Amino acid sequence: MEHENFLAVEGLCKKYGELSAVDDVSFSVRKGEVFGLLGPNGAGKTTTIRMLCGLLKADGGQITVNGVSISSGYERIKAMIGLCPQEIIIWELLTCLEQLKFAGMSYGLTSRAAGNKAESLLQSLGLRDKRNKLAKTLSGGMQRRLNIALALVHDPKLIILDEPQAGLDPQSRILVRDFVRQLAEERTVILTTHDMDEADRLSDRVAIMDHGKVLLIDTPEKLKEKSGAGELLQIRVNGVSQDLARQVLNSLPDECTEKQYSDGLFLLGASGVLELIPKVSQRLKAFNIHIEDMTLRKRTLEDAFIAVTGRGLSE
Ligand SMILES: Nc1ncnc2c1ncn2[C@@H]1O[C@H](COP(=O)(O)OP(=O)(O)OP(=O)(O)O)[C@@H](O)[C@H]1O
Repeated sequence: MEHENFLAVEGLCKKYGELSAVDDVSFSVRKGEVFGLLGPNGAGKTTTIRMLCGLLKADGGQITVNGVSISSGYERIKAMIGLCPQEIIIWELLTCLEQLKFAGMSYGLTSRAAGNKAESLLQSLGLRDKRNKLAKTLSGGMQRRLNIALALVHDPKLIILDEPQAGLDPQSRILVRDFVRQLAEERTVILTTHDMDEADRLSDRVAIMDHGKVLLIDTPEKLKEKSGAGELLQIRVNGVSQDLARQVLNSLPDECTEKQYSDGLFLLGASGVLELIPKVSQRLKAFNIHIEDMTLRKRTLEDAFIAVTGRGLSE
């Protein structure tokens, strides 16, 4: 029987010396869900998933997969988990087909079953033409796709992908995105990313992590709503010092409820943001500031991250 919450994490902790890499993290992932762990470098995403797959021992907390605790029943559940690590780990001197078949057989599949599974994964990941090529001859994006295939040869029910989109060319990105969505039709997927756009497109729900803690968990839509109401006015300017930016922000009309400046960008929010445009343009002109570009844009997960941490994902 499969539990509705295929994965449950409760109070997970991991320390490296004084550093709390993962600090009291709790979340659960429903069967058939794509769950994204989003956070900047060093947030604790990889450490979390290493503990989820049993690669790293937690200092505290509980992880259960399909109702079985990892600490006491790992042997029973390890075949249910497939991990695709951030690093590319492949056999360079085997062909794509050979290595997938070999990996399948090492999980106990018959030669025929492993061969069939390998062919089907190669097809799904756009590598069919490369089936008899040595892995070392593939492009970086193709090697990454082969890496993903290797995590899936044993048909795991829980698939954990660490930065699956890192280093992919745009074409591979779309292919992998579609593939991950297909996987979740029958399985449960957890992925880590620091790319908010990918987290938004791929995930049913997202946990925003920072400094080892989960700050928010919700659907991408709800998280974006939490950053504020309505669209944002984004104005690109040139040559504005921090002092001047501060003066401008202080002088903006009262109906402008959200005001930020960083890296040549003013970001403003208000309930009637369109009506702000003439007022803000006049104000910038009064400060002799030249507007390079003005755009009305939808809220992103980065806005949600900024709303809870006060800084951007890459800062
Ligand atoms: N083996 C280790 N020894 C000491 N510190 C570690 C170790 N592994 C990770 N850390 C530290 O723990 C923190 C969390 O790292 P982790 O790799 O989990 O972050 P992340 O969110 O996955 O970041 P990235 O996106 O860069 O992979 C970081 O400060 C990192 O330097």
